[in-house]
Amino acid sequence: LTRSTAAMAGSKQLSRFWEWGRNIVCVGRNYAEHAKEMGSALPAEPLFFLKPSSAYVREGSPILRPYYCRNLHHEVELGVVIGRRARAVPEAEAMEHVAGYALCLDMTARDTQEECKKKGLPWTLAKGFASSCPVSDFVPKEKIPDPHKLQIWLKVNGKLRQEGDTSSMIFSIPYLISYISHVFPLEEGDLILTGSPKGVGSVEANDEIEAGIRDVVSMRFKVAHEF
Ligand SMILES: O=C([O-])CC(=O)C(=O)O
Ligand SMILES: [Mg+2]
Repeated sequence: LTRSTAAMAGSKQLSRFWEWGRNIVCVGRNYAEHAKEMGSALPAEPLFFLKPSSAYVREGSPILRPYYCRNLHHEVELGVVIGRRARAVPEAEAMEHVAGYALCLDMTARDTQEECKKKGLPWTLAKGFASSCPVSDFVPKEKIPDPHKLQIWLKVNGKLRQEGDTSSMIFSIPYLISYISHVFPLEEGDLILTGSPKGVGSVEANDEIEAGIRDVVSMRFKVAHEF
């Protein structure tokens, strides 16, 4: 599939900003209660890691548990889509580089992540596997006047597991964009996952995950095993 046909498959509404094949930058420990449930200290500066662009998955395709994982976790996160290249931008100008938002899942092989933490290894196996980044339709920024006033939620088989308010982020969206853009340029179409609120937990094959930004967008995914 070319990038554009892949993007059209399974997508209802696409903007030119919303294509597969862009960088996925994930922020971790950005909600105090999630850091606490993981037994992690609060970060003094943003913690971030990358997923490969081939980790994207859209509604209609399953989330696959990788073969080495015995404990696949959901993390629901607000995604920020970059609309204009950002290189070393000040916080005050950061929002001018945003095109819009998406609801995202930071699917995590939690057992693998625990092993990586113990051994001091990178999190790529735990966070960057195929289908580890389910994404909703693109939401243009005009539809979200204040991204720090959103409720994000996630249900598994109809049961509420996560509910968080983006006002509880430790580092704000402009701070994150500015911070990351001083490390490497953010480019049009890049996606920043802003971290998970509390309530992360396991999913099994055949579970159905439904998640949304209240009153804005929602999405559904089935979980399957990779053999
Ligand atoms: O694995 C973790 O707990 C770090 C992370 O991605 C998050 O806080 O969203
Ligand atoms: Mg996360």
